[in-house]
Amino acid sequence: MTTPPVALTIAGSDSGGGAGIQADLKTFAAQRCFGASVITAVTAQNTKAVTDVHPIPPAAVASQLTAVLDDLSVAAVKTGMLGSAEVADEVAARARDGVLPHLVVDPVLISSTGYTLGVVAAIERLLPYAVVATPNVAEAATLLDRPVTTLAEMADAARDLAAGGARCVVVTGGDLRGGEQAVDALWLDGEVRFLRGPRVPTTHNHGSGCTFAAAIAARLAHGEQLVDAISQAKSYVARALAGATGWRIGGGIGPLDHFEWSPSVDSEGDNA
Ligand SMILES: Nc1ncnc2c1ncn2[C@@H]1O[C@H](COP(=O)(O)OP(=O)(O)O)[C@@H](O)[C@H]1O
Ligand SMILES: Cc1ncc(COP(=O)(O)O)c(N)n1
Repeated sequence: MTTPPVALTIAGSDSGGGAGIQADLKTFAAQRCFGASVITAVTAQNTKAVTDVHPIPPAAVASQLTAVLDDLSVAAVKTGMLGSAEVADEVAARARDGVLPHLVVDPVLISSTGYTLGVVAAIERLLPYAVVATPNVAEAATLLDRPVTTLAEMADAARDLAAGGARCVVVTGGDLRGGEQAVDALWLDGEVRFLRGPRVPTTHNHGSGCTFAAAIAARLAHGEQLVDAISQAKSYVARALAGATGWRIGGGIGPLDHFEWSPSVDSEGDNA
């Protein structure tokens, strides 16, 4: 077998296994990448709540980065929860040195269970180096300090966030409930396009944003073109959401079926 490409995630640990580092490594494996990880924070978390957050000291993030980058040939990188501006500075320094190829920045600010996990100042340090940034509507609204609730506002937000330096910005609309479709606004090369897919009827979306960004990075690691990588990542998330609709993992917002173990879903939303 040929050697798989290496994808690196720089993110927080989710003890519940649904989001963060755990979602990223599962996604990388599902997309046939070898996953490496630099941990920025340890969260005590499950499907219902985040009960504790322990940031990793910036020097320890730096030494993890050095260990990975000195040895492994990293083809793409995804960042998630960064924890602090100081940690973001460590990551931005490597990006400035040109050793973080195909950098996908998921601007994690608030968990799906409603807890603050990140700060705007950290994300602003990384956006200039991102090939693509993937804020959800709430994150886009916080970054721009204005409401983002309609497709037109998502398109404007993607454009304005791209002015912060990312080559491409995808504002994801998974949290805009209602409607038959899940719609994302993608800004690239001076124009916006909307990515549309059938909305999976589920409330179990813990880790969908992490999974989306990690899947984009994995596909870029394989050499896929940017818009194809984003579209394919969106389809993958929809399948992973659909696969887990009948799962009962935890009593809160459940995780995704990263390995597509549940191949078909009947009209009731339960796995066949
Ligand atoms: N119910 C759903 N059905 C289909 N796709 C979805 C659904 N929810 C989210 N997505 C897609 O998953 C990706 C991640 O988006 P989102 O859930 O908005 O991220 P986050 O977890 O950061 O809030 C986007 O491509 C979005 O369109
Ligand atoms: C460590 C960590 N990183 C990211 C998220 C965001 O994921 P979600 O928005 O699906 O809760 C999370 N809950 N925990």
